[in-house]
Amino acid sequence: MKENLRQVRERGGEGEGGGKGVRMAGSGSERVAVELCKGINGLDKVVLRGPRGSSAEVYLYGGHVTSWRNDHGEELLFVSSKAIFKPPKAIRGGIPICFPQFGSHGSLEQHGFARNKFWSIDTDPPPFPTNSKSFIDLILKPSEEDMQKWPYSYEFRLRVALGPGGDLMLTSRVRNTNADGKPFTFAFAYHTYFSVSDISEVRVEGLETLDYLDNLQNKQRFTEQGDALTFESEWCGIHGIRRQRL
Ligand SMILES: O=P(O)(O)OC[C@H]1O[C@@H](O)[C@H](O)[C@@H](O)[C@@H]1O
Repeated sequence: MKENLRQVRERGGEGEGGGKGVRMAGSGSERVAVELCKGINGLDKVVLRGPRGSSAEVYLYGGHVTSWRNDHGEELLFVSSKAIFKPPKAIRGGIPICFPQFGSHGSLEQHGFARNKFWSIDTDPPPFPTNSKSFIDLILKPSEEDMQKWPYSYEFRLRVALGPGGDLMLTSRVRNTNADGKPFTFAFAYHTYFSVSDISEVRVEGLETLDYLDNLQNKQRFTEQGDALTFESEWCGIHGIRRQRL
């Protein structure tokens, strides 16, 4: 990727979206694997393209994935038609990154501040193997102003990768960079909005026995009993909250 990013900057190949890009090695189709271009309201976005037609879009604002299409070009994520791509408002839909707080469980703004920050492209990420040519490494570090609100120093690295089969992989690494090694706790979530054609067909499995907070019942705590969660009416809950100390 370091090589790819250097090429983006120095060679400046022109991609399908008119942005700076990197052509896939050995590909006759001239699809650009990683392209930095302008999105809605001129915000910087990175377009990832897989070898067989899949793609993903990541806005540097929020480190926010706003599109994931499979090899048939079908969109798998939902973004509201009312979404405002205008900082400091978070983008409504896609995959918001909630950090360092989830929801209103803390003193910060709803879902923390990471989704309201401009992330940078990480030009020198620590080694992290991948089998994909189509990926981008982003990084978020606190500004002095941020540290007034949340007094911890960290590096949040996010890799967004599109696998050869069109699978989307997000990997987050949070490093404590406090000079005195002072530990901190945080909450973190990918708050993914999936595009669903028929909600009555949806089942979420693997939650059995986990405790959850039911947001529509004053955040009361219940234990999931069934082997699958299905949706007959509005549902809003949080399963299996865990805390990590760094
Ligand atoms: O509206 P926001 O801040 O983007 O949050 C999205 C949703 O996040 C969920 O965690 C909340 O329970 C919902 O009430 C909320 O609508």
